[in-house]
This record gives sequence, C-alpha cells and structure tokens, in this order.
Amino acid sequence: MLLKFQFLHFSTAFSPKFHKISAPVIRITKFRSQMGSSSYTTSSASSSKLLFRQLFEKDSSTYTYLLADASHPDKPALLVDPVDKTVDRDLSLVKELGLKLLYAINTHVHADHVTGTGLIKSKAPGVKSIISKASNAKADLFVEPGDKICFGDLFLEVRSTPGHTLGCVTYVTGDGHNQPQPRIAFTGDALLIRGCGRTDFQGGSSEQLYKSVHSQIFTLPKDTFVYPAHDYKGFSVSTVGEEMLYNPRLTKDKEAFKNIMANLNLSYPKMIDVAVPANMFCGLQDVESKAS
Ligand SMILES: N[C@@H](CCC(=O)N[C@@H](CSS)C(=O)NCC(=O)O)C(=O)O
Ligand SMILES: [Fe+2]
Repeated sequence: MLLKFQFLHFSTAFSPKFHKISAPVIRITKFRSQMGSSSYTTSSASSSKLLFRQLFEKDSSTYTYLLADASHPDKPALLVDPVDKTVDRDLSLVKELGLKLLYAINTHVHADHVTGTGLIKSKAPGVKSIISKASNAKADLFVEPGDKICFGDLFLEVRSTPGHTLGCVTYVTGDGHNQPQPRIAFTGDALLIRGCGRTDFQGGSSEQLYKSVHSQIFTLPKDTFVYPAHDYKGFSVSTVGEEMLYNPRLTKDKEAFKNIMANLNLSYPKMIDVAVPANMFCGLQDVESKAS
C-alpha cells in the first residue's frame, strides 16, 4: 500500500543562539494507524536503500546511529544520539561515505553524556538539531508523535515513549513508497536489550514506561530490530519479538515491573549534573554562556 503524503504544517522552533532555519518536519495524517496494519508490500529494492551504521562511545556505553538514503543522489543522512566526544569520528565517516548530513537527533535529554548535536551544528553548518517537544529542550526542530523526519525517500516516524524521561521518543524507520522490512526502532533508553531505562529522575515513571513500551514498541512487528541508546552487557541489537519473550523486566506484569524498577539501586550517572543542563541546550550550555 502506498502512503498518501499530506503536508499538514511545519514544526519548527528556534533556539535564540542558533541560525534561523526552515527545514520541515512533516506531519502525515493517519500515519500511526497505517503503521499498525500489515498491508505494506515488501520490497528488497526499497530496503536496500538504507545505509545504516551503528557507532559506539565507550565511556558512556552509548550507541550513535548513522542512517542515509543511499539511493538518493544527495545521499541525505541523519545521526541519532551523537556524543560530543565522538563527533569528529562521526563527521569523518559522513564525509568518507559521501553523505549529506541533514539532522542530528536525540531520543531524549541524556543524563550520562553530553550530546554531540550542538558541536555537529558548529562543525557542519546547515545541520539541524531535533528533539521532542515534550523534552522542553532547545533545538532547531521539535517533533511530536506521528511526525516523520524525512531523509530522501526514507523517514523516521516519531513515537512517544516517556517513562525513562518525560520527553523520550522512539524513532521507527519507514519508506515513502514501500515499507522496508524489517523496520528498525531506535528506542533510546526506553527499551534496552534485556533491560530498560531507569525511572528515578528526569520525570521518570515506571508506570508510564511500562505503558510506553507495551503500547508503542511491543505493538510493532516482531521482526522489528531494536537498537537502543546504550548497552552495558555487550549486546548490539535485538528484535521486538525477542524482547517480548526474554526481557527480564518488561515480560513481567505491571506491578512486578514497578517493583523491579523501584529496587534497582543504581548509582546516579557520574555526569548527570553537567550533562542534563548542557543537553537542554544541544550540549552547548557552557560554550554559549562563555561566549555571551
Ligand atoms: N553508570 C553510568 C550510568 C548508568 C545508567 O544509569 N544508565 C542509564 C541510561 S543513561 S541515562 C539507565 O537507565 N540504566 C538502566 C540500567 O538498568 O542500567 C554512569 O555513571 O554514567
Ligand atoms: Fe537516558
């Protein structure tokens, strides 16, 4: 089934410190209900267009993802959850692969590392930063549930998955013509491989996280790949079906899940007092205050 694109309105917002920009985030009617159907045709041609790289930052065990439409003449690309320390590596890769980086995107306001989105903007002018409107952080573009972030013929659909933080979102791949199979879900810290994000700060709520994962991620096709923002156990990828069967927290009923989350006894992330305020400003809070 072909999706009918309808441009509703642009979701743009401006950080006072950044250039004015006008890149659109596209909203499409009935998108979420269509995503729930199984009537999309599979096309190996369409799925082969996606260039995909998983990158790792070892100090915070963070995964950054590079995606591009390799079939498009411009090879438009985006980065999900870049880290400040590895921005040069990521931008070198973008250059080596001949990609045109459009967007630097966060799944949420990270507590354990400084995002690379602000640095990327300064080193690669024209790139737009994106975060959810619900995060209340600064960025060039704010996304809401159902929005599509387009790069060439491909896009990321935005799904609201609060619970680890108030503004957490999951980005799910899609194609303007055919639904590539399988899809990929970038779950941030909402769903980790055999785990999930903690819920004890940044507006976290175990009740909300349970609902988010079950309603927004576990409803995706079971062969959907799960690529989280972190891994602490040596995993790199899972699937929705695998997590529905084997996730030791989210396979439990809600009350058992809430009990597990209330008793994690994790120490606070070492960088939280630096990272959260900085990440409210694309990781550039100190740089900006020093500059002004
Ligand atoms: N030790 C690390 C932080 C580890 C941590 O708290 N990770 C977060 C995701 S980053 S906000 C988390 O939700 N972990 C869940 C879990 O079960 O481990 C540091 O000091 O930075
Ligand atoms: Fe987090």
